[in-house]
Amino acid sequence: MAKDPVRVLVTGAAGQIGYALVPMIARGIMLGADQPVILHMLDIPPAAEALNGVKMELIDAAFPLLKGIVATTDVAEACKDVNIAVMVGGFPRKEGMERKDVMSKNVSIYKAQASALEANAAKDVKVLVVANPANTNALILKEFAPSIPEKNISCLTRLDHNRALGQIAERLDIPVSSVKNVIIWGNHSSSQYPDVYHAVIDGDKPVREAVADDAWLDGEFIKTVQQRGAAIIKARKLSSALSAASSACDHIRDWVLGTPEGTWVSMGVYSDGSYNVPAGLIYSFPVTCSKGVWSIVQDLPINEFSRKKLDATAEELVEEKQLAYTCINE
Ligand SMILES: NC(=O)C1=CN([C@@H]2O[C@H](COP(=O)(O)OP(=O)(O)OC[C@H]3O[C@@H](n4cnc5c(N)ncnc54)[C@H](O)[C@@H]3O)[C@@H](O)[C@H]2O)C=CC1
Ligand SMILES: O=C([O-])CC(=O)C(=O)O
Repeated sequence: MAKDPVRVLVTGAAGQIGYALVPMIARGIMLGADQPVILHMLDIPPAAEALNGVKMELIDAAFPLLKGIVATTDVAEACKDVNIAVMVGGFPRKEGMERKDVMSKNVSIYKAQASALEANAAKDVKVLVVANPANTNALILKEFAPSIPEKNISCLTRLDHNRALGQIAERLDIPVSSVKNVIIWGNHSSSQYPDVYHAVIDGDKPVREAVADDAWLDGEFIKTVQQRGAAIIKARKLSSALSAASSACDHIRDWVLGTPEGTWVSMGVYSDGSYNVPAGLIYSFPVTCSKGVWSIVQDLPINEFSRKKLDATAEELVEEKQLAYTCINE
């Protein structure tokens, strides 16, 4: 029997990530090739015409799984009964900016949209925040939508996770599918810690052994992943879009349909104090997912090198949280 359609909201749908993401969702890349979807697309009034153009193209592409389109500039209408919300709407950073430089513009959007989701979305809506500063926007959304369970609010660090897999695969000249269990700890910012101490290739060979170059792994590799967003902006004069859209699909797909046996992924989720990360932050952890629920992978040994890096990125998130509240109260 055909499945009932799932309603998926994409905010900022007329923007560049939106333009890459909505066809992926309509093709079944996010939720599976047998899962019909109804796309809800939100943008702001100045982008209404462009949003309508995206809607026209979705119609023209005749996606068999796409059972309906809501394209609107009304946030309440956009959020109505949605089961999944991918929050991309906001202002991207430009060359020379840090992600927190877009804080003042974006946190106020996330406060307002929290209320709209709380009032209109399905009670078990799963939320993924993509817009930067992603962790702090997600935290603000959580705080201003208290009836949405905290387990249902997350932010995107899967792009960083995929970037780390990609760098290891390039270095070893192996397919990216042979590498797994890297970890992105902390903030989706240049303070994030891409950790390969537990990563393996071909099922069980430690990445550290395969790479056999600790100086590279502890230096250039970490820096490359931390700075990859800036490198893309420098090259394209625009921030990452196709890789962000694809990683957002990976994030939701694994969350809803489950992670493969023996594999974890990185998600920005509400800290419960695991690994001595302060509770009350949205922090990227290694997680496994089953039946629509994520769980933080527990008891991985953390050495002194890693501990310092986990703490430094947590400190930045504490500062961002304070800054976000200053912006909101101004
Ligand atoms: N977490 C991650 O890994 C990544 C996050 N990003 C972030 O994603 C966000 C979107 O990036 P792009 O699509 O490249 O930007 P973009 O500027 O091309 O598109 C953003 C869209 O959001 C819309 N928008 C602005 N305010 C809105 C509001 N209040 N409600 C609904 N829509 C609104 C804009 O009109 C625009 O169409 C940026 O904040 C960017 O920094 C980008 C890449 C990766
Ligand atoms: O760097 C940016 O501003 C966009 C982004 O978050 C990324 O590509 O990781």
